[in-house]
Order: sequence, then structure tokens, then C-alpha cells
Amino acid sequence: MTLLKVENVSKRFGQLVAVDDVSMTVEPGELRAVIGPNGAGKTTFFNLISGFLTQSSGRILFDGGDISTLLPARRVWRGIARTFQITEVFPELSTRENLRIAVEVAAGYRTRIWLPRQVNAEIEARVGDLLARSGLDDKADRLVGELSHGDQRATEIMMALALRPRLLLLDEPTAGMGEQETYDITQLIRKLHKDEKLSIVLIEHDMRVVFHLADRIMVLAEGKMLAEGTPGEIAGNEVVQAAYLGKVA
Ligand SMILES: Nc1ncnc2c1ncn2[C@@H]1O[C@H](COP(=O)(O)OP(=O)(O)OP(=O)(O)O)[C@@H](O)[C@H]1O
Repeated sequence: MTLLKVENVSKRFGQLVAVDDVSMTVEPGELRAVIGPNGAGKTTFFNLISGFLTQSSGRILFDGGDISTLLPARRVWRGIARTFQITEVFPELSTRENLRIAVEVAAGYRTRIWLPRQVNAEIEARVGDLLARSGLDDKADRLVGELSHGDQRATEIMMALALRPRLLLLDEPTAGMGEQETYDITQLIRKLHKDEKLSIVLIEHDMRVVFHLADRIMVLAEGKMLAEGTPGEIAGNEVVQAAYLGKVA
């Protein structure tokens, strides 16, 4: 069954139509990229899927159920987790502590002061698993604020994964990164997608990352869907080249 189905969704801010009648589907295990020039409506589109904004019209289905009016936290419990354009971590805590917080939130233990030993062991095991999958084990006890931008972003992605999502939304995961960091984050996303069959939608400006990772690409321009297809189809699409790719190159 289709995991995410966005149907004719629009979002108006006063006179401005930031997202204009956009439809998109994401199949289980698919990695979908959303690209487009600045101000195209990409982040607004993400905010509609994650529930930070409510659409002006249209509807959003997740796993067959209508989530259009659900609050963000409810969508997380349904299985949608996201990261932000600006990394959201606790810089004064260690990597391990950041992940532990996310795991406790996910398990519903965050409001309890004392945890039974068995539960504690389960949480530790889950944190260890996230550290291993991200390759952050050797930085587990470093303060996140002292880590590289790339490792901070990896920590944030693993915090989102602690919520055990079925769909992960990544808003510009390589923003502001150098070559090596971009490569490392791309490899992490690829691993989560290919090895763990996680469904991912990502907004990304770096075309090398997009064409390396995506199964399908949607191009937004001025709120409208300009094109949609495989990386090969998008690379060969003259409208896209003229409106977007040509400008970037
Ligand atoms: N809360 C808001 N109120 C009013 N206008 C908004 C709001 N959020 C976004 N916009 C406008 O909607 C349009 C789309 O913005 P959005 O941030 O979604 O684009 P984007 O494609 O993510 O851009 P970028 O690549 O620069 O992040 C822009 O013109 C922006 O100014």
C-alpha cells in the first residue's frame, strides 16, 4: 500500500500561494527528493506533511488514513519523523544523552524520574544500537556542541530514527556542509534507505546528493509541481533544465 499520499494540497499565506495544488505519493522503501529554487515552497510542503502547518485545501493520507488535521505529535505516533533545516540537538549534552532523550520520549518514559532496571537496560541497548548504526560510537561521550556539523546532523537524524518512523522527512540534510561531511551524511542516508528500507523524503539543494540518492524526484517552482520522475527523467527534462537545473549549473 502507498505509504504517503498527498492529494491536491495548497497552502496560502494571504495573497501568496506558497504550495499550489501539489500531489505526491511515496511508496514503502522509496527515497523521494523534493527540489526547486529558493522560495519554491519546499519547506512549506514539508510543514504540511508533518503538521506544523495546516493546508488551505487538499488532503494528506498516511498508510491509508487521513492525517490532514492531526497535530504534529499525533503524526509522529503514526510514524512520520522529521529533521529541520537548522539542526535541532542539545549541544551541551553528549551524543549518547541526546539519543537517550529521544529513545525515552519514543518509549513514553520521559516524564518518569525512576525507571526499573530492566527498562533502563532496554533503553541503553536501543541507544547503543542507534550509535552503532550511525557510526557515532566513538563520539558517544563527546558533547554534541563540540562535534562537526556533519556529526551533529547525523545525531539529529538518529534522534528522529529513535521514534521508529516509517517515513523520515529530511529538510536539507547537507546544508552548510563541506565535501567530506556531505559525503558522510549522504552515505548514512543511503544506508538507512537501502539497508534498512526506510521511506525517506528529502529536500536538498546539492544536486550530486539528489541524483545519487533519489528513486524519484519532484520539482517545485513557485509553489507548483513543475515535473516529477526518476533522476534520469528529471535530468533530461527541458522544462526543468530551463527553469532550474540550468540556473544552478
Ligand atoms: N509563515 C509564512 N508566512 C508567510 N509567507 C510564508 C510563510 N512561510 C513561507 N512563506 C513564503 O512562502 C514561499 C515558500 O517558502 P518556503 O520556505 O516553503 O520555500 P523553500 O522552497 O523551502 O525555500 P528555501 O529553499 O529558500 O528554503 C516564500 O515566498 C516564503 O516567503
